[in-house]
Amino acid sequence: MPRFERKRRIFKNKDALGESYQPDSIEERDEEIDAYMDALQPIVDGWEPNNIFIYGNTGVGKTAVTEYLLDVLQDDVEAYDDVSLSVISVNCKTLNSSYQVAVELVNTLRPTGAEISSTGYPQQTVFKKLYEELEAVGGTILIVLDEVDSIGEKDELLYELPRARSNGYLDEAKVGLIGISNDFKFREQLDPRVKDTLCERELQFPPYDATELKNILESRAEVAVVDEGCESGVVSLCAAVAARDSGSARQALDLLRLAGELAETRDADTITEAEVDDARSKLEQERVEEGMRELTAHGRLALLTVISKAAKDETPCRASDIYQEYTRLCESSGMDTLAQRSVHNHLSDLRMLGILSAEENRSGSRGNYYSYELDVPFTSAIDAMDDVLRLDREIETIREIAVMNNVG
Ligand SMILES: Nc1ncnc2c1ncn2[C@@H]1O[C@H](COP(=O)(O)OP(=O)(O)OP(=O)(O)O)[C@@H](O)[C@H]1O
Repeated sequence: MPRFERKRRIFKNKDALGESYQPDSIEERDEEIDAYMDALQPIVDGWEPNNIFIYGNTGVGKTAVTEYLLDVLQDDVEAYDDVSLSVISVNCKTLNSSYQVAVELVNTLRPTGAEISSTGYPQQTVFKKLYEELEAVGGTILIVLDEVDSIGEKDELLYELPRARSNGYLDEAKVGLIGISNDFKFREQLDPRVKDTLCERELQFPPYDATELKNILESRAEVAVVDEGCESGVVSLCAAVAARDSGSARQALDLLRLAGELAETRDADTITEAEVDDARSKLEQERVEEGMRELTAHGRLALLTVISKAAKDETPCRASDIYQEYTRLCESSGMDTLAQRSVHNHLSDLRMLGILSAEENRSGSRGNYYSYELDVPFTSAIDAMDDVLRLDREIETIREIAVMNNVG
């Protein structure tokens, strides 16, 4: 019978590369930390807290810096008897309105068994219950709303909560909101009155460059990977790949973790650049597959068409040429064709998903047009197609053409 055996040749603490790990130190964010501390200073001084809005792309440390600083703040205010600070954090990802966020806050504050149901009350009743709970806690209360953009247009809570004290709903409690978002449009679309209050202090977190990511990864690898567990160049490569693509520390950490797992499966003692390359292809393929799950059958066919063009070394290519190829593929797979305009819309969607890139060409009298090409490696794209399309013969032909043209 097969038996389990502990390996641990590569990792000494793999969890340190995971999402739930809270690092002891934050690298490369000194300026943002200074500005954040400045925005939090009134709490230490015993005044009403500012409302703070943090925004920036995914994986740039918004949550990590917030958690880190709020821990430090909670420790430091203990020195002042007249400050009692409570922090309530809620991730709004699955909460799509002020009502749902308010219910979640009430239930976070109430003891188990005393929660309220998530439907059936008028909104103002839930807000009232929230004020009661906040009053019962008293003192300074910071409410962190991560992924606050999920609240959508029903954002009354973001308007009402910061005004609850001046409107006489709160007396004992001084509430400050910290909203975190990676959706730049959300901030622009906010009602001006909400924007004025929620964005009282705004902090933008820019993407990391390769040097910054290298430092973040190095200090994390010290905790996560055994000594000599990474060949030289591995950390720099993970950092460079993530910097070029997204500037996200999460992407860099995911890459290192997956590379380590691949090395472990191969019974190796060190992670090499080869594992990083393989991990990168695998993550890219996952991204394409994830994007493709959202697509309709015709969306997938539109993508297969661009893949077919890429195999012939004919990308970037114009939407009109893609359409011709698309009709050919539809015929051979027995599907009805969509109008050119609809296929164009599918190409735009694929671009939004980061699977295609487009370049605008200016052609004088004939107007401007876009040329499309794959924005992910050819192999990742066609491998993902294998899993979701039942066009085995076509896909096989495209693979053969790609080999002939040295594409891939
Ligand atoms: N400056 C940093 N120093 C150390 N670790 C960091 C730093 N920035 C990010 N990380 C790590 O990178 C990962 C992603 O960071 P975080 O969750 O804070 O990103 P985010 O900006 O909140 O992203 P999202 O918008 O997707 O929630 C976490 O594991 C975090 O610990």
